[in-house]
This record gives sequence, C-alpha cells and structure tokens, in this order.
Amino acid sequence: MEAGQVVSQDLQVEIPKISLRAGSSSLDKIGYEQQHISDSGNSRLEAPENTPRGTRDGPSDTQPEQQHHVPIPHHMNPLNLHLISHPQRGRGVFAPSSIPAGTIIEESPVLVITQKEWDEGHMNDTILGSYGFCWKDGGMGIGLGLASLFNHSSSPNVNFIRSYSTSTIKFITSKRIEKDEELCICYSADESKLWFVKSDSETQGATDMASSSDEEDGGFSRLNIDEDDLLNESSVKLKKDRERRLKASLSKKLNGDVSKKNKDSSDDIKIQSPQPVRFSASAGPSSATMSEASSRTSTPSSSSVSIYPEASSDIITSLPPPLHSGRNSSRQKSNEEVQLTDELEWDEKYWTSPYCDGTGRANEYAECIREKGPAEREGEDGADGTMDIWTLEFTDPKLTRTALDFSKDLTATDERLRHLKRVCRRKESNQEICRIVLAMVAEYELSSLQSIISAYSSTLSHLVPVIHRVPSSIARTQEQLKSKSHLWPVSFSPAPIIPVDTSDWLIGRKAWVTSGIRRIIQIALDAKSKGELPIGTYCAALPKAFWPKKEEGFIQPTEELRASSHDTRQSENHPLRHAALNCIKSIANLRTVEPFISITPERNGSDYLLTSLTLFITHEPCVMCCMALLHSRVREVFYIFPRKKGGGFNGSELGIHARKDLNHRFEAWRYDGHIEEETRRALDVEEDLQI
Ligand SMILES: C[S@@+](CC[C@H](N)C(=O)[O-])C[C@H]1O[C@@H](n2cnc3c(N)ncnc32)[C@H](O)[C@@H]1O
Repeated sequence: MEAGQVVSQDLQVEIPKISLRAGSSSLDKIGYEQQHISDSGNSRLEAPENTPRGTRDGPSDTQPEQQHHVPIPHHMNPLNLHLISHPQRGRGVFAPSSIPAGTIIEESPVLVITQKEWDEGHMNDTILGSYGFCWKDGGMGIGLGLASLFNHSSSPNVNFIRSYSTSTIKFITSKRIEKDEELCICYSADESKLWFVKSDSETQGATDMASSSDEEDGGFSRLNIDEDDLLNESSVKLKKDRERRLKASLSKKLNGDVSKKNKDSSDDIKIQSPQPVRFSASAGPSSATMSEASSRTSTPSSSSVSIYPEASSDIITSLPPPLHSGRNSSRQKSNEEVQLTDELEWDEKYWTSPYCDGTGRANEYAECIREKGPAEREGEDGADGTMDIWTLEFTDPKLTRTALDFSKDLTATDERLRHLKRVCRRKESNQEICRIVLAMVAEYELSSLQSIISAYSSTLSHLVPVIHRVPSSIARTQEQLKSKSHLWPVSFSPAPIIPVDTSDWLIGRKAWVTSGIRRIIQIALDAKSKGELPIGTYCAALPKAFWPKKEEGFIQPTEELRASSHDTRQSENHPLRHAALNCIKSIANLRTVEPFISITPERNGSDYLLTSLTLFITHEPCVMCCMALLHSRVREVFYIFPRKKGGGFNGSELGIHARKDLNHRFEAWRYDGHIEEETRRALDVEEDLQI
C-alpha cells in the first residue's frame, strides 16, 4: 500500500502527506495501516453506535474491517481521540469518552498559501483542494494536526476560530460530545454554501454525511451540480457555470413552471432548505408525492452552530469566507434526477383544489382567529378608553396662538397625543373656556412643566396647567366620534374592515394553513423525540393563487424560500436557539446564496428576510421572537398554543405584531382547530418558558 492512501474496499481516500507527518513518526501511520488499537486500548473496529445510520447501514459499512481505527500519539493527543476511517467519508476524529462543551481540542498550526501561490500552483486541482481552509486575502490555510481530519456536518459539534496573526486554528467543542461520537466541523460559514454535491450513495464515494445518515439526522443545503459538465472545466468557470444555471433554474421556476420543470429538466439545480422536515401528508391526490417525498426527507435539524469567532480580538474582523475551498466538487457526481427537493415540493396545486387532501370538504378545515393588536383595539369601545393629560386652560382668546405654539413644540413627537385635536373649546358657566393639549401626565411634574412654560413665554407664565381626562384613541366610527368628542375632540379615521377569522377564505387557502399546522406539529413531535423542546416552525410563501393584489400593497414573496426548524436550546445549550429565531436564521442563510442572492427586490429594501412570508409555529412566540419576526418583516404568523406568560402577541398584552408605535405590523392567527389530547400533552411546554 502506498503512503498517502487509506484503503477501504469501497473507496480509496487520498490524504495529504503534509498533514500526516507533523512531527511524529507514528503519525505516518495514520490511515496507512488497516487496524490499530488506540492509546486508550479501545480496540473496537466497528463504527460507533451513534455514527449516523447511513454510515453504518450500507453493505460495506456493516463489516468491521471497513473501519480503520488509528491511534494518535498520546502526548499530542491529551483527549485520547482516535481516527476511524469510513468508506465514504474517509478518516474522521472520534471521542473515546464524553467531552464537555467548550473543551479546546487542539490549536492547530496552519501552513498559509497565498492566493497567487494557490492559483498558480493549481493547488485546487490537487488533493490540497479538499483540505484548505479559506484564509485571509484569498489565501488558503492547510491545517496541520487534527485540523485537516475533521469531517463535515451541518450540525457540527466542534467550532473553530482562525487566528491570522498566529497562523493557527483553534478547535473547540460547541456541545457535549458523547463517547464514540464523531467530532465534526461545518465546512461552510453558511450551510447553504457547502461544496458537497449530494451524490447517489450507491455510485459515489463522498457523500454528505448528514443526508446519507439516519433519517433523524437533519439534512442541509447543497447546491447540486452535474459532474459531467464540470469535470474538465477550470474552477472559475465552474463557479460561473453553477451560478448561471442556478439563476436560470430559478427564473424558470419563478415563471411558474415549477412542477413541469421538476420533472423535465436535466439542467436544473437542487436547492434545499437548510432544515428540511418530514411531511406527513394524509391521503389524497397529493399524498403519494408527498409521502414519497417524506420518506426521503430528513427531519428537522436547525442546530447549526455558528462558526464565527466569538472572543479573540486578533482573529477576524469581518465575516470569514466559507471554510473549505470547495472548488473541487467536480470530483463528486450526482446521478439523481434533477428536481426541487422535498422541502420545496409544496406546490400550490395541492392546496387549491377543494378536495386537496382526498377527503376534504370546506367544513373540515378549522378556522383561525385573528389576534387584534393594540393599534386596532384602541379604536374599540371597551376598557375605559381614556387617559389623563396636562392641559392649559384660559378664557382670554389672545393667548390661544402662543399656547398652541407651545403645545406643538412640547408634544411634536408624542404619538400618544396625535389623535387629539389640540384645542378644545367649551362653554361653561356662560364663558368660553379654551383648553390646549400639553403633555401626558406621566411625562412631567407640575413644577417642571410650569417652569418650562414660564421660560417659553411670559404671557403664559401666570397659567397653571391642569389635568384633564381625554379619550385615549382615535374614533373609528361615527358613534365613537360623537362619544369621544364629548370628552375632547378627536380625529376620525374609519377602521379598515379586517375579518376576525378565516371563515370567508378560499378552501384551498384553509387547506394550506391546515397542512402548515400539521407540518409544525410533526416537527415539534420529532424535536421532542430527540430530546428538544417540542416547538416547531415552518416558513414559506403563501401559494400564488391566494396572493392579494399588488395594488393592495402586497409585495410578492420569493416563492422558493422555505425553511423549517425547531427549538434547539437543549442540544445547543444556548439560550437564544428559539424555534422562530432558528427559522429566521435559516431563511437568512438561504438569502446569502444563489439563486436567492441574485433576486432583485421589487423596490429598494422590499425583499427583506421574511418579507411576505408566512410563518407557522406551534406556540405563541415570546416577545423577543415576535420582535425578531417583526424586524424580519414577516407577513403573517399562524400558531396553535397561546402563551399566557410572555407570549408576544396578546399573551403579554403587548401585541407586538400590531402596534402603532412600531414600524412594521403583521397578522397573527391562532389556529382554532381540534388538536388531539395526546398531541396537546406531547407539545405541552412549561408555563414559564419563553417560546
Ligand atoms: C478535510 S478532509 C477530512 C478528512 C478526510 N476524511 C480524510 O480522510 O482525510 C475533507 C474530505 O473528507 C471527506 N468528507 C468530509 N466530510 C464528509 C462528509 N460529511 N461526507 C462525505 N465526505 C466527507 C471529503 O472527501 C472531503 O474531501
């Protein structure tokens, strides 16, 4: 056997000699010999229990001799990690016992190769192309030690930090690693930029581990390109080609020929949301496609861990490029029929037919109830509807001009007073009394208000501000105008008529919502079975058939943008990994890559993160997530379980989704359909927990 090769029956994985001969003769043996007993004395040769199923199940995988268990010298390897060679992924780094999160695995020295050297030496076309870490100024870094031996996962358990000043990369566990678990990093700063081509596992060697793995192990994004086209082309051309075809593919899809295109084109691109989920459709015309799809689809995994440096100052000041160069994807081949992947097979035709689930009738789709926000509620009768303000009262009409000017200066930016007419004239005891709006009572002490008035104008200085009770909101109906103006004149603005439930919606739209609800329930149940909190989300564009008219201010969504996620606070041991935030992050990731990155917004800034998209979520999101959704410009949110404590809609009574004082509003709908008691119980989440 030649040095530099690892032999397995299925695949020969070439390895860079340079990264194997780092300072120890026994390192020469890494991967060159078929079997070794590790330093720890662990002589098991099989894949570890928790190696993803795809790496254990194949005919070759099940044979112990396919796994090469190789030691690393102890002094260089205090954690006693060992290498196991897998027929498809080549060598990988495994833990002999559990390792806590936050453990430094290694600070690997890096050989830095400048961009010029890299390009001129055509190193990308060599084995080094698979091992280079993107370095600064377009250079590449070849990591010595374990650095080059970590395999890729879209749910990595090891983070890395590049230090350009010391030419090292530090590898740190990002979660607790269990005994026999493989240590993986994410090769791309953005999951969607992975250079892996998902290859047909029967015919190809290198396979995306996540997607070839146990179905429970989430898949991740990849841009699938045709090897035949690529084999003989330079890397620059490859990139251009890939971009061209991605764009072409998207524009065709955007032109409305999605389903036909899926079947016919051999030139199409595979695009997949970072967190595809299983869809459990029931019966009906669509179900064959959907359940077929579901069998190929992974369950959610939104646990991607940021690879951006978090602490050190000398590291990187701007966002790092994707880790591995990825320019050698021509080595991989995909024979799969080119089509949109499962997550994207959400064709509106399934949801617009009245009988879209095979049995459906209009009344089988439950209604949703719209959550009113404060902006809408304020025009309603009820509560007390009043508030206290400071006013100036006088009978001398000559003071009116100055008092009005003062009022304008004082309250210019106070939204809470905007619905009030500034002047209120009343005849009381045969005298005309003029009252001028000054400020909200809570804003000023009487004494400070008086000194401001005196400083403003001596003609007003003798007046003492008084508190007056006024309506707290605008009048929406003629009756309201009458009754409110009795207290103080207010502005009138008839309320738009917004339905409070979905009863007048087209049945297809209801079916679409119902299926979204089903989908998030499944996501949440799957998450629970993995030990996560049972909170699921799914984000997509409303099918075109139901789009409101542009004239109604509707900004067309990017139809292909879809992602699903679940809460990953448990597995990532991170307080911010709420389901909604994870989902927003996935959409954000997608928007940074082709084809989405090339979409020109209808108008400037109009195609922001979740613009015109719908988000389904099992539980009412917390205030933080509601704010994030608001900032992301989501169009509507459907949820199932209200959260009395801390829900950002009306659980908290903040009504984040529809506040006058925030610059975006979205609709929030509570699903009012029947949920099985068992499911309810399974999705029950402690009251105090913020979703
Ligand atoms: C940096 S090396 C990792 C170590 C490598 N397994 C070895 O034996 O030298 C990158 C190469 O590992 C393989 N690889 C890494 N992660 C993989 C994954 N998730 N699925 C399939 N192949 C993977 C690919 O062949 C890739 O070119």
